[in-house]
Formats: sequence, structure tokens, C-alpha cells
Amino acid sequence: MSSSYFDLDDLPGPSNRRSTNRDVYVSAHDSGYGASVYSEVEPERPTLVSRNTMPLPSVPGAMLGGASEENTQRLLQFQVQQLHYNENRAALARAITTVMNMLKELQSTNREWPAQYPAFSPGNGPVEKLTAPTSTSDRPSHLRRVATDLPFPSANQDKLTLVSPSPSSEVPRLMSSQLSHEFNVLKLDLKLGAVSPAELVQSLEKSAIASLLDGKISQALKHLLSLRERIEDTASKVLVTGDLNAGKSTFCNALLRRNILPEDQQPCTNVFCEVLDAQINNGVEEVHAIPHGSTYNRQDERTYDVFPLSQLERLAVSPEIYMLLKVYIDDKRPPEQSLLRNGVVDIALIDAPGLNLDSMQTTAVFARQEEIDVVVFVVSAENHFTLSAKEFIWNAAHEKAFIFIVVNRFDNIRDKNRCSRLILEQVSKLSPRTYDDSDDLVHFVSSNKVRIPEPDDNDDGDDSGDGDNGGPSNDDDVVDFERLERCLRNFVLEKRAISKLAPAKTYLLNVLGDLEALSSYNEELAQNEAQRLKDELTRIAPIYEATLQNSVKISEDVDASIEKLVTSVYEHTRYKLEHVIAEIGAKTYVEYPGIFAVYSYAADTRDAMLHSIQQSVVECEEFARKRTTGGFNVLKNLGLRHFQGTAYYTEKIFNNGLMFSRRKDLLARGSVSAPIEFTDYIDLEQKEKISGLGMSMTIATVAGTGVLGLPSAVVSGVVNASSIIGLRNLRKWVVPALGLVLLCGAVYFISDIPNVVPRKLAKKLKRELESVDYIHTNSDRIASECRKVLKYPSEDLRSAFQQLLDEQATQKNERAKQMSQAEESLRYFSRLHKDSRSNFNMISKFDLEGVMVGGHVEF
Ligand SMILES: Nc1nc2c(ncn2[C@@H]2O[C@H](COP(=O)(O)OP(=O)(O)OP(=O)(O)O)[C@@H](O)[C@H]2O)c(=O)[nH]1
Repeated sequence: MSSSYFDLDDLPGPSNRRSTNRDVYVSAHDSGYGASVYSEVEPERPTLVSRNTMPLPSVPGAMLGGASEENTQRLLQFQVQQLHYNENRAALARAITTVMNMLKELQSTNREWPAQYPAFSPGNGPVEKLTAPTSTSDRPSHLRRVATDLPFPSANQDKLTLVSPSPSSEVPRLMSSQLSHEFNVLKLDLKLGAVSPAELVQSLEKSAIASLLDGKISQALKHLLSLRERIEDTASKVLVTGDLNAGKSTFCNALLRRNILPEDQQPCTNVFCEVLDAQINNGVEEVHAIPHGSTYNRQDERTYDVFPLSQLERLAVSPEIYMLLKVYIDDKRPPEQSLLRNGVVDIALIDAPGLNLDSMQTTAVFARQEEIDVVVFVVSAENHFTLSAKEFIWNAAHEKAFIFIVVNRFDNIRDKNRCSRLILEQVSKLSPRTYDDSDDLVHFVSSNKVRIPEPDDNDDGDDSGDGDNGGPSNDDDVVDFERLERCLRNFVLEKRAISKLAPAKTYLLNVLGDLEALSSYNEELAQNEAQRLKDELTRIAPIYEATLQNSVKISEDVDASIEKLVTSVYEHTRYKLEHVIAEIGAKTYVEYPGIFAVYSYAADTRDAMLHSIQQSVVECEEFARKRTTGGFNVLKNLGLRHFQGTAYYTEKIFNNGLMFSRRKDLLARGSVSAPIEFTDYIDLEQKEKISGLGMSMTIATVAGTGVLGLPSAVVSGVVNASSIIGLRNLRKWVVPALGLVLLCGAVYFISDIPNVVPRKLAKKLKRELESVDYIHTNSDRIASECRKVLKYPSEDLRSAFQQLLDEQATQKNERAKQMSQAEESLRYFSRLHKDSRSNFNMISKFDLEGVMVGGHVEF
């Protein structure tokens, strides 16, 4: 009988498919089990399977038996099943790609907008739907009133202004045990000593949660990738695992009907042994031992060490060197009996180390199950399920949905009914779906009762009779084991849809369920957050506008008020100086000390005049100082009123004594010196007046009235007499008269010095002061000093407003940015929610077992 075995290593593509029985199946399209048609022209494939074809094995001749009607019916049913399988497989592969894309998108979104976990409260389900995001936003800012009721022209008073951002409001992210049931794939496993996951999650930063989620997504992506590879791989991997000494190796040997795997090992088996059909290895029986860190490639002998089968016992207990043993055996039994050489698919039977051997290997078994299609869990009927067994089945059931359970060593149980009832009860809790199908999936057997023929035994395969492995077997033991074999064969080979595709479907549904839960929660969060930020922006925007207007108004008012104050100081100074300078010639400053101290009289008078002007300047400066102090205080109060207690404004102390401390007055600087000159003693204007009236009259008048003290009538009489007495007589009188006149004049000038000097000096000073524009220069100097001094508090105030405005603008912009992020996040999570729900519904409709009705599954 010729049978075609599918060799993955040698024949990777459909074109390399070997086909036997092709004469028989030439009319059938690629059904998967023998419809791999090698005709000259490749027949057109039906749309149903055209999208994704995979190499399919031939139908074994054994399955056909003869050309009877029964066999034809069976063949047809088989082909239909395979068509359906291919369709589901292709749809699942597409679904895996879609879900992977969804996860990748979530991963990148999660890095920008960290997704959040729902907050749960034990016993009540979700209690707090978050209304605010965590770290990206703040509570509504605290508002503070500021008043601007100044003596300055008032700005809008009582405007509201934002003062400072409040600390961010952390939203609880409690994840209780209930939540851990809600999430499957994306569940965050948090264990840290005695701290509960709930406490741990609550204490974690949002970014930490996001990075944990990121790790979970990466794991899920890796898992999906291996799932996709697995469903596209025609071979099936069967992992035989279970507790230490449960009889796994004995069970595998019983299945193989050969004592291949070392039993009853001391120390126990602790290297994975993968048993494969030797046909894959060119029919050679041997062990390929793969060292740690090596990637197995059968074609490349450098990736493994070759040993004869007899070395297996030694190798199986050498975990320090080898991580996996590939055991190729030549099962000569007919395909309908052989599990390895079944003619349908390549099977790898993996004997795993006992679960509770040590934690390292238990972890390795857990990890291995990702790439496994069927998990056969061997449990000792005497010990029932240990804790590690329960944990393993619990986890495996989540993904695989169905676990094939072998309750071994049943021969040692007296009360078999009670034992099976108790074990089934446990199964119902650990894997309800396995329990529902327990007739086919849970078997109570005694593996050591299966007769294993000796190598030279020409037994025809009849297993009945004494078990060579253990004690005497009875019919029941053999019947039970044969039934187990049929069910396992059926599960692995004919129900590949379940054994191979169901894990992918279950995992996809778990991922999509998690995505739906996560996205729906985050959608609501983003919705609330977007709304909250919108409300806050609506509240903040007018406050910012008001602050802006307020600050502009206050700034203008402050400037205007300062200018007003400066102008008033200028005018006051000008008025005072004009007045004092106008008056300087009008009063006596020093007593006239007499003709012999005439110079010092002039100098003292000048100094006194200058002093009086300077005194007036000092008074004006004092006035300006007072006004400036008042203005400073007003500005300071304005600052305190708006910004007391904030970082924007610091109260300053004004030392008004420093104003005008450096004498910048022109007089003080000696710019007006008014040196004493001879002419300061003579009033030339007075002399001109005398010349105008006639010298004689003047002399006479002066002499008579000013010097001699004679009445003017007497002087007139003398003049009249001169005209009567004639010129000759006059000559006799002239010289003495002139002398008298000169004498009188000298006396007059000398006696007028006390009057002339102040007058002349006053005039002179005025002229000098005028030439340097003394009044304006001084008024301007004093006023400018006021402006300069008031500039500091006004700048402080302006700067405080500017800082406030800047901060408000930053807050406003941040909120706007956060809002656009929240809206983007809302759009994303809404889409993710919708997609995960619709994909979930779509995938849950995949009927892996049933026969398709009305078309193909579309994804
Ligand atoms: N009575 C009885 N003994 C069995 C049965 N199956 C296995 N044994 C015995 O149980 C012991 C352990 O069997 P193994 O097959 O080595 O068990 P294992 O689970 O592979 O052990 P490790 O891989 O080392 O954990 C051996 O002495 C077997 O003979 C059974 O069905 N009935």
C-alpha cells in the first residue's frame, strides 16, 4: 500500500506535494486529504479556497479501504470537511492579521496617549468611570479676583484671572480581582511580595501601566504570529504533559506501541522529547539532540548532535546540555493504527518534563504550549490534580478551549466510580468546555497495561492479552485505551478544525474581548476628557481675554498716572523757581557792612541769592519726593492687591532718601557762578538817566537832593543866579562847582552801592540762569527723576501681569492641545471599539466543526 506523507522540511510548497491515490481523486479539487492533484494543467480552484492554499496531505489508502459505497461516502464527507477547514483556516489567518494590526495600532497609540485600565471596586463591578484623565491634565484652575481700584484712572475692576495651575488630579486605577477575570490576554500580571495587584496598580504611575500594557501587547503580537504560523502549518504538535510521575512516558510509549521514551527515570525525564515519524528523516531512526541556543535545522547537522535511540535514556536526563531531543522512529504499523504515520498529517508527540519538577522546567512547559495544537494532560488517578496541574489547565483552557485529559494509573484505584466522579468535577471547574465533551476528551486508563510487542515479536498488532509494561491486563483496560486512541486520533486528525483552529479562534476572541473592554472604557474616558477640556477652555478663554484687557488698561492707566504726576511735579517746580528767581533782587539778603567791605557785601549777597534759589530747589525736590513716594505706594498696593502670595510679584521697599542724592542742580554743579565785577557796584542805567536830564541839572539835583540834602528850590535858585551874574563871574564859580559836583557824584555812587549791588547781581544772575534755561532744566530734572523712580514699580506690575498672561496662555494652549489629543483618542478608541466588536461577532460565527452552508466565511 502506498501512502503519501507530507514532509515539511523537504517539500515546503504545494508544487512539491507528493500524491498517491491521485488516480482515485483526480476529480476532486484540493480537499486537503488526498486531493492534491497533479495533472498537467492545474485545475481551477473554487473561490472558496482560492485565497490561501496550503500544502495538503493525501488521503491514505487505508481510509479508503476498497471502492465500496461506504468508503466513497466517507471520502466525500472527508473532502467537504477539509474544504471547510481550509476556508476557516484562511479566514482565521486573515483575522489574525487584522487583529495584529489592531494591536500594533493600539501599541503606538498607547505610547502617545496611554490607555487606562478601568477602576473596579470589589463586589460592585466598575464603580468609577473616570471623568478626568490622569497626568495629562489638571483640575480646573483656581480663580482669583483682582481689583484695580487705584487713584489712577481705574481699569476694569474685579476681573477674574487665573492664578496658578493646580496639581494634576490622579484618577484611581484600581484593578481588582474581578478585573483580572475581565481581561484575558491583556491582563496585567502584577505580583510583588505581599502587595496585592489592586494596590500595586493603584500605586503605579499611568506611564508604568502603559508600559506594562505595551509589554502585554508585544506578547500578544508574538503569540498571534506563532498562531498564524501554526494554523498554516500542516503538521500537528501534541504536547503530553502532566504531573511528575503521572505516567507520561509510559502513555507515549503505549501510544507508539514501543518502549521508546525512558520510563520510571531517576532522576526524572527533564528534557523535552519530540517524537516524529522517521519518514521525515529519510526513514532513519535516531535522536537529534539540540543544544541550548541552537536553532534546529534537520538539513544542517551543525545545529544538533546525532545519537542512536539507545542513548535516549541518558539524554533525557541531561538538561544542562540539550534543550530538546528530536526522536525519529519508524512506526511500521498501518496508518489507521499509527498516530505518527497516520497518512493525514505529520504529528509530533512531545513528552514534556513533569510539571512540578522544578520551576524552570514548569515555566518551559508553559512557554511551549504556545506552539502546541493539542495538549494531552496526563494526571495520576491516585493524586488527582496538583496545584501546578490546575494552574496549567486553567491557563491552557483559556486558549485551547479543549484539553485532552488522560487519567492514568486507573488500575490502582479501587473505587473507580468515585474517582472518576471527583476528577470530572474538577475538570468541570478547570475547563468547562472539556467537561462538556468529556466522553471524548477525558479518559481513565492504565497505560502500563497496554501490550508493547518486543522488537522481534511478530505480533500482528493485537493488543489484547497481558500488558508487557505492567501487570496482567484485562479486556477493560485494553478497550479503554483503544477508545482513548480513537478519540485522540479523531481529535488530532479528523477534528483538526477544533484541535488546530479552535485555539486560534479562542485566542482571537479573547484578544478582541479585551480590546473591546479596554477601548469602550477608554472611549468613555476620552469622551469625558474631551468634554471636560472643552468646558475648561470655554471657562478659561474669557478669563484670559479679561486679564489681557485688564493688563492693557492697567498698564495704560499706570503710564498716564505717572505722566500726570510727573507733569504736576514739573509745573510745581517751575512755578516755585520762577517765583524765587523773580524775587531775588527785591529784598535785602545781607547787611551793608560799609564801603570798606563792599566786595564781601557783593559776594555775600550773590551767595545768599544763589542759596535762596537752591533752597527753593531743595523744597521742590522734597515735594517731588513726597509725590513719588505716594505714587510708588499706590503702585505697590496695586501689585499686592493683584498678586500678593504669588510668584509673579515681590514686594519692594522704596528708600526715597536716595532720590536726588547726587546734586545735579546747575547751581550745585557751579554752572552758575556769577563772579563779582566792578560794574556790579555801579548802576549804569541810573547814570544814563542823569545824562538825559542835563549834566548840570543832574549834578545840581543830585548834589542838592541826593548828596547835599539841599532843597531843589535852592538848586534852581543857584542856576538862575548864574544866568544873572554872567559868564565871567561864572568862571570863578565853575571849578569849585564842578569839584563839588564830582564830590557829590562820588558820594552818591558810594552811598547807592547797598542798593545797586543786589539789583545788579539779581539782574546778572537772572541773565545767567536764563542763559542756561535754569528753570526748565531743573524742573525737568526733578520731574524726570520722579518718572525714573516710578518706572520700577510700574515695570514690576507690568511684568507680573505679563507672567500671569503667559501662564494663562500656556494653560489655554495646553488645554487646547490636550483637547485635540482627547478628540483624536476618542476617534481612535471609538473605532477600535466598533472594530473589535464587529470582528468579535464575525469570528464567533466561525463554525469550525459544522459544514458550511451557503457560501464562505468572509473576514
Ligand atoms: N500502576 C500503574 N503504573 C503506571 C502506569 N503508568 C505508568 N506507571 C508507572 O509510573 C511510573 C512513572 O512512569 P513514567 O512514565 O516514567 O512517568 P512520567 O510522568 O513520564 O515521569 P516523569 O516524566 O519523570 O515525570 C513508572 O514506574 C510506571 O511504570 C499505570 O497506568 N498504572
